[in-house]
Amino acid sequence: MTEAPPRVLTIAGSDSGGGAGIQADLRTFFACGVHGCVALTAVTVQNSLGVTGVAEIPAETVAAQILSVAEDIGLQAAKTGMLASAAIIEAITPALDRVGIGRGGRTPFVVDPVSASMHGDQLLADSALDALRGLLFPRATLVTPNLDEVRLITGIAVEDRADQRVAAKALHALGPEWVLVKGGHMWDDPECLDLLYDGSEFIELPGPRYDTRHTHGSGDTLASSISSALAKGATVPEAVRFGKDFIVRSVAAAYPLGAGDGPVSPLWRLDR
Ligand SMILES: Nc1ncnc2c1ncn2[C@@H]1O[C@H](COP(=O)(O)OP(=O)(O)OP(=O)(O)O)[C@@H](O)[C@H]1O
Ligand SMILES: Cc1ncc(COP(=O)(O)O)c(N)n1
Repeated sequence: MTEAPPRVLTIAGSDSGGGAGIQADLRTFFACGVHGCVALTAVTVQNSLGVTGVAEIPAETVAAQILSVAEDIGLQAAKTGMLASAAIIEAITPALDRVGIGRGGRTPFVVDPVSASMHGDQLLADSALDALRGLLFPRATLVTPNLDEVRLITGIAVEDRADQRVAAKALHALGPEWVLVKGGHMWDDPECLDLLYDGSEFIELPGPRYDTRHTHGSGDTLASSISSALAKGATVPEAVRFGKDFIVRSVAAAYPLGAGDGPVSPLWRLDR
């Protein structure tokens, strides 16, 4: 009999178009050789043009999914994506603590504070920001905001690499062990520079900026590949370097889909 691979949980929403959300997470887990489990938070009605509807899963059902898989299957890492509401964040927090996910527990916890789709459709209620900051950030091994999320969470508008460092310090003060300020939305920068910070040292992760509109799901794919590496025992800097290489190759393999923005492709890894 073969031994089970490491297990990674995504706590996130479904994208009916298959480009982002749990669909991107599961493709990435598959490509990275880990077994993916899901605590579904919401069903979005979504295609390459945007989101036209959202149905939330009851908060207690989200928490129950976490307990169910953690207590039976066992988890080596967990990540969040779309969390939709304060009620869901408040319900999952005691479940995370009970099964040892996050700081103080055994299981590394990556918080991707998804607030909107790439088209600007809201995926997290404004009223959930306090719960995100106060309940999830202090439990996170790593938080991975994009620049819009940085502005929502800290009020800092990042325009250049100096601002990116100021924002990393402000985010770290909210309690996560590590912060990754993603640079994909620093549109004037010829590179996509992501910045990792642990409260003492800045680690720059430079990467190319491909001239493409097909980047749907890039944030989810990055956080899922980092989580997969953490589940296999990598340190945070090792996992983030792995994730950066993984996302660059996934953007390079992105394809058009529908009339709008196509998805990045984590499955580049299986073409070898
Ligand atoms: N055009 C691009 N070429 C190469 N890498 C990119 C590009 N756009 C984004 N990236 C990388 O993809 C990752 C996600 O970046 P971004 O800052 O866009 O986050 P995001 O907004 O959460 O992603 P998305 O909303 O598209 O899912 C980062 O590592 C970033 O550097
Ligand atoms: C269910 C779900 N989760 C996450 C995203 C963010 O992805 P993107 O910013 O690429 O639209 C999304 N659009 N939908």
